Amino acid sequence: MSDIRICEGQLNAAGMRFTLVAARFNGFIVDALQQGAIDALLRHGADPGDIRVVKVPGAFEMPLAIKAVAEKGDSDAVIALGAVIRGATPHFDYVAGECVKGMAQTMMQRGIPVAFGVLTCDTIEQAIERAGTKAGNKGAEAAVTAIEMVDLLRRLKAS
Ligand SMILES: Nc1c(NC[C@H](O)[C@H](O)[C@H](O)CO)[nH]c(=O)[nH]c1=O
Ligand SMILES: CC(=O)[C@@H](O)COP(=O)(O)O
Repeated sequence: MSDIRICEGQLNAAGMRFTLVAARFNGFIVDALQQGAIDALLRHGADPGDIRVVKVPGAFEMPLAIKAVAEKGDSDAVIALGAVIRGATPHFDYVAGECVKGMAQTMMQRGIPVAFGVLTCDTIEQAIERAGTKAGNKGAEAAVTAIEMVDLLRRLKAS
């Protein structure tokens, strides 16, 4: 047992640079996710000067902005914040599908952690529950994930 080495990320965000890419669509939900994410980063030791917020129109536009941030190379992680809420047509599937596909591609191609704080809900009530009420705040969860992944990648690189 003592030979087993465990490598896992710690949750100290000091010295890490973050970009939040946040959608304006369903802004009343996304603003709450953004507040949760920033609060989590600060409470884990991030410097406010190391946090940037990039606003985009909707979830469909997030992958392009995230790719641009990754290419710029001045962030250790991206935290994607949005809310896609199902309507009456298949539109939801196209917007949510392209959103997650695009950001996953950038994460894998550029090797930068992209935390998925994008709600994909059937109803507005489900979104409210996940934006700082009874089901927590998915923006805060995404921020903590980003911290852990930045630290993990650093440790893997150093090992
Ligand atoms: N319906 C939702 C959208 N739709 C807008 C698209 O994301 C996009 O901005 C538009 O089609 C122009 O290209 N966006 C969300 O973030 N959430 C939705 O529920
Ligand atoms: C997720 C969406 O794009 C949604 O707002 C679209 O609603 P609808 O399908 O009623 O046009």
